[in-house]
Amino acid sequence: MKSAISEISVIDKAISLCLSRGIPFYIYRLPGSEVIVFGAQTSVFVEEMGEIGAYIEEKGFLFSPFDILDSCPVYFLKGDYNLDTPDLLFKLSSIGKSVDWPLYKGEDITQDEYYEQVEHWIKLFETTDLRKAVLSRTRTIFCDGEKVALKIFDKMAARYPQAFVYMVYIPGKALWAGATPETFVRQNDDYLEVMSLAGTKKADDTTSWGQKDREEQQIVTEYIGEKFLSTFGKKPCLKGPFVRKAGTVSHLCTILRSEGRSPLNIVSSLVKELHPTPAVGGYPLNKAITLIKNTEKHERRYYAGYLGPVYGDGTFDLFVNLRCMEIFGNAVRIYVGGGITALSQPEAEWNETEIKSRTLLDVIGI
Ligand SMILES: C=C(O[C@@H]1C=C(C(=O)O)C=C[C@H]1O)C(=O)O
Repeated sequence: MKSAISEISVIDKAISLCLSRGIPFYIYRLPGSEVIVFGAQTSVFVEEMGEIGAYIEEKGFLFSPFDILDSCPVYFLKGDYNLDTPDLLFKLSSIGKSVDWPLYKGEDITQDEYYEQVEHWIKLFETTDLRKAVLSRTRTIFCDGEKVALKIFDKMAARYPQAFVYMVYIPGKALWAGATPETFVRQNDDYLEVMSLAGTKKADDTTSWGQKDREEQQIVTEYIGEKFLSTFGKKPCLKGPFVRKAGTVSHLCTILRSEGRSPLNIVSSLVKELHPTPAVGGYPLNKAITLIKNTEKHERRYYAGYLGPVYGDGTFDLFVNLRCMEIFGNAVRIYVGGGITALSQPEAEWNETEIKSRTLLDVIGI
């Protein structure tokens, strides 16, 4: 199932076969690891599921949207074939059948429209109890999506060693790839961990962190801390805030931990309670989500949802789907956002989303 980077050509061939033969697959590399994990599902039918409780003791790859809709269900992929499967490439070439690549037709909002949205939000934050909401936009590049899909994983893996790098394919429904810096929830034998990641600067900006970024970070950390307290009945151990570099940008980051292995019912309710955190939603959460839905012209789909491997024994590594893109036959569509508060400036916010989108534009070669 696992492979060293040196086996990359087998992986490239496996990806190519899956894409051309409509075989569902996932491929990922955990932050700080050299190991690439690939799994392909022998059946073209990918399980659609509701709640984390249903799959936390299964083995596979979870792909969950920002908002569960008929067009965006929670998917759970099984790795029936993996890099330990004898004659993997031969086996992949004897299953599946070709599926048409969906084509993309929509358009992105303009810079002026984005400025109007931010200005409208700033006024609301000055006059209501809303403190923060995360505004996102899309950036579409019309190009040969298949070509990008065949190259992007290796490039992201090489360039972003500290990111969770992935690609996931549900034939005819979704082909996504990304390099996210943000852990959602991880559980191993020793601890359960959640990350608060908010506040952004250009990676080479050496000035000190401003009030807006420090406040945003504090809102997210406090919110996650409260969810820990209400779910576990105790406060988490905190590490941070410290600076976490993520390719073209740096973020403020705090790690919240509960030591020891947590019972699965508590873990599933924490996961359910925590999505979406104010890092991708806002605060107060429900009002922020309503504002986002009334403002953004695109569906977020799997952007700002969560994804990652679930190991079948109650341990898992889930990440927030950021610095990600959806790949179509004729285009790639990058999703980027940032937290807006009363202290925001439209131009600075626009620039932040531009720099974040460079994470993927740089590896696509644009
Ligand atoms: C929303 C995104 O990133 C989130 C927003 C951040 C911010 O506003 O400073 C920082 C990290 C992420 O939690 C994104 O990358 O699209």
